[in-house]
Amino acid sequence: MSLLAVAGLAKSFADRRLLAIETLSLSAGERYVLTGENGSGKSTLLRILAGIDAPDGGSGHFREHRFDWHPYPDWLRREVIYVHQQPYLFHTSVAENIAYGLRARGIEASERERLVRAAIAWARLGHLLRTPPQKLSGGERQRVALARAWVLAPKVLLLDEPTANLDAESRQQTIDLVHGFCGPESTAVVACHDRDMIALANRRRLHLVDGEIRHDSEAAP
Ligand SMILES: Nc1ncnc2c1ncn2[C@@H]1O[C@H](COP(=O)(O)OP(=O)(O)OP(=O)(O)O)[C@@H](O)[C@H]1O
Repeated sequence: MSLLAVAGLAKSFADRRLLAIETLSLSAGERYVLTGENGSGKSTLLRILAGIDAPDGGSGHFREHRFDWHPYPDWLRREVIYVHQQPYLFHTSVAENIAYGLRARGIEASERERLVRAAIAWARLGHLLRTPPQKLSGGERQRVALARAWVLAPKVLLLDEPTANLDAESRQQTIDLVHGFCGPESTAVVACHDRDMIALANRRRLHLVDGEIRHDSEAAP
């Protein structure tokens, strides 16, 4: 079943056409890797799908609900979450960072605490609760960002190169978390150059070339 689908998605910067995607459909229960050379537009595409940037043209459907980007609907922001390659963490605490989105959604305190505890356990962050967020390593920051997204149970998770610049152990921890993120009702797209991530079982390949998406078998090795 198509969860998020876009059609006629175009984006140019100055006179350079970056994206010209006829159709792209992300299905519930499927996971995707988004590949493409440096500068091919992977981040731009994810940011557009999450409503952080607007395309020059295009329309979308989330399930049967049509939307466009003028403005990107608030209800869709609850369903689609983008995690930056170098996530910004507030200078509060690990738990407060994870709770941030729940607080913004008006989740009451006891439920918030329950969900934050679950997210901390899921991302194995228990030993870092007293560490100031600005002192965390790159891999730990990425795990806090993943926990912050996981706790909101998005239907569409968009991850921008989550393993870039991580050492081998942090990379593996991140890959394991990403692997376990999605259920049958949701989907995830991971932009990456990481061969291990690309090779993960049950992941469909989307490859950006000349602004267009090539699927699985059409994608370069
Ligand atoms: N706001 C902007 N203004 C002008 N050019 C931009 C803007 N944002 C992105 N670009 C350009 O669009 C191109 C695609 O950038 P993008 O970050 O989406 O690529 P990418 O595939 O994610 O690259 P990488 O693999 O290196 O992270 C780049 O050439 C970039 O310089």
